[in-house]
Amino acid sequence: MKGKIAIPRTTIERLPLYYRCLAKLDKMDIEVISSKELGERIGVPSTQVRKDLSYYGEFGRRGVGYEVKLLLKNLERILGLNNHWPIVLVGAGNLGRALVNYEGFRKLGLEIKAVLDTDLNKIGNSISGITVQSIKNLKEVVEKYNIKMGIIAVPAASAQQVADQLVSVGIKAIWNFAPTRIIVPEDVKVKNEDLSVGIIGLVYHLARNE
Ligand SMILES: NC(=O)c1ccc[n+]([C@@H]2O[C@H](COP(=O)([O-])OP(=O)(O)OC[C@H]3O[C@@H](n4cnc5c(N)ncnc54)[C@H](O)[C@@H]3O)[C@@H](O)[C@H]2O)c1
Repeated sequence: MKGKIAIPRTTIERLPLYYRCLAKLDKMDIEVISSKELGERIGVPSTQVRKDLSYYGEFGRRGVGYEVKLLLKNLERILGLNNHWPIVLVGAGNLGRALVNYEGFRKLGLEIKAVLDTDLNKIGNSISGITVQSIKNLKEVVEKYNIKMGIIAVPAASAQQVADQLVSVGIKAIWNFAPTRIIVPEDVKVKNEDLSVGIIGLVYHLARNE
């Protein structure tokens, strides 16, 4: 990666799209892809593909394109997917259970190591082999598994409190599913997953076309 060049946020946001697309091509035994074709698959012009990838190195060959396996490996490294990332999930409700049951995370090196809740009726229950523990064990599990990432799957009213607890034990990345903004220190990255915002965008589209 080039030293001090600021990489645009939009480029960083496209990296997972390139990654997913290349993983698919690799599965189909496609060995080489041009920037034009890659761009078409993720919906950007070939010039943008070349620009995006050039921030991280010289991966393509002029007139040939990109070697799928090689670029995939590099993107895996750039995205940190070649590492193992243990995760703590807070909130063993409907969404929490669905996330624990989702197999796709493992393929990305992500593993939910602990599920925590405050509800005594849920503590001790098992979800896909993981025993729900009390939120009181947060510090202990984070230290035990060296966890840096947390998922918030609690109601909005509890989200800030849970975020504060996660931050206090050294969590640096939070995936927040509660439909509310949470405030964290600058060195903590938050990704808000607000499904209702997504669907409102679709409804707006329908309403405008009526
Ligand atoms: N269910 C969905 O499909 C869905 C989709 C998108 C977003 N969400 C959001 O995700 C969150 C969870 O939704 P859900 O449907 O799983 O709710 P839920 O009520 O089924 O589960 C929430 C869980 O959080 C626990 N909890 C509450 N306060 C806590 C605290 N301070 N510490 C630890 N645990 C605590 C509760 O005991 C409960 O087990 C909500 O904010 C919801 O708006 C849900």
